[in-house]
Amino acid sequence: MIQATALTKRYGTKVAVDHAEFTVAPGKVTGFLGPNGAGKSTTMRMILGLDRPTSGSVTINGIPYDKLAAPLREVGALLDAKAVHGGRSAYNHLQVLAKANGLPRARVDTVIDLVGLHSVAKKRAGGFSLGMGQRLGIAAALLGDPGIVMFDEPVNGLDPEGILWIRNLMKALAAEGRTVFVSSHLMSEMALTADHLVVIGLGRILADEPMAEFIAKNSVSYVLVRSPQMADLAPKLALRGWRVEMQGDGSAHVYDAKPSQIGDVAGTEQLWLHELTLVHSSLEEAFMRLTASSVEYHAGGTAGTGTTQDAAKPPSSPDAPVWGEAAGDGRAQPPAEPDPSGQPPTPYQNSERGQ
Ligand SMILES: Nc1ncnc2c1ncn2[C@@H]1O[C@H](COP(=O)(O)OP(=O)(O)OP(=O)(O)O)[C@@H](O)[C@H]1O
Repeated sequence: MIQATALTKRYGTKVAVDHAEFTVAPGKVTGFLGPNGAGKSTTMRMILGLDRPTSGSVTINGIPYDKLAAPLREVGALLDAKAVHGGRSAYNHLQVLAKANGLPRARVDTVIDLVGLHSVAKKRAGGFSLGMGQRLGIAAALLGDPGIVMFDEPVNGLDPEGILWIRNLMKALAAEGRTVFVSSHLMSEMALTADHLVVIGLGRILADEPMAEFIAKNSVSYVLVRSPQMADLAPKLALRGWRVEMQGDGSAHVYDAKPSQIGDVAGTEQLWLHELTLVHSSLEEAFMRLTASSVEYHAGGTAGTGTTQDAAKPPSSPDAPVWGEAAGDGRAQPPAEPDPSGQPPTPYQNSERGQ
């Protein structure tokens, strides 16, 4: 188990990690998710004793890393796959590591087989592809048969086969009861791998919860509605208690309603519908919303100042007029979609057929 308590790291005036509190439990894959510069690597370095916290603490099974009697037997990490002596063979590299850490020589063969490097184990590691280098780094991390493994962005630059391999390996390690902590800036990758999520933004922990809870809390769906009579339709939908957000192109996003319910209202009111589409926002969007105010550098601008509560709102333009209770009254009226014929359409007619 890894436990961070008020963990803080400052570089001069820069706060890289800000009072982070989280626990990484055994038997599952915990994803450590955050945009670039969020503080993931700094946190991982502090867990491994490579960086000293400015304040707060982080422990491995209750003990700070530098106090562990046999660190490689407790925690294995892949931080930088290129940190290998390029002139040595993979086999020699692992042997040197095993010897230096008092680990049995037989572990070298075991981990080489485990990561599938058997056929190239005697070749110079300097000539390895990125994927082979990652496998060697993982072999080194597993050399001490540790109960805790940490991977910093392990799938970066890997081909689909390599990504799948690492994903399955992490799941298998967790299934053996190990603590698996893996960082990524890709929500889509984490959604496929992690059971639990710790989300960090600008050094602060924004979420620490099971993946299923994160998905339930953050996946937003709405119905995209297009109608040439939106000015009439929107208030009718809002009257049902559904949140109706007008979009710049005259369409509306309707929350809390099913397409069939919206269709029924339009039918009852004899109003035309041109589109009813159920839209699910992706987890990637949920993650972007959650961290939107904590991205260090935005393309074409600086970081926003919003709160994480803002991030929980459904995706929409901040200026979008909203119909319904939440909007209050006196908001802008939704524009009607222009009718090319200039005539009000007759309900239930199919405009495509020009009737
Ligand atoms: N040695 C250092 N000196 C000064 N600032 C640093 C140092 N290391 C990291 N930082 C800063 O601390 C912040 C967190 O960096 P960190 O590398 O931990 O983020 P990260 O989430 O791992 O990002 P990435 O996904 O880009 O690797 C960034 O603003 C970074 O510029």
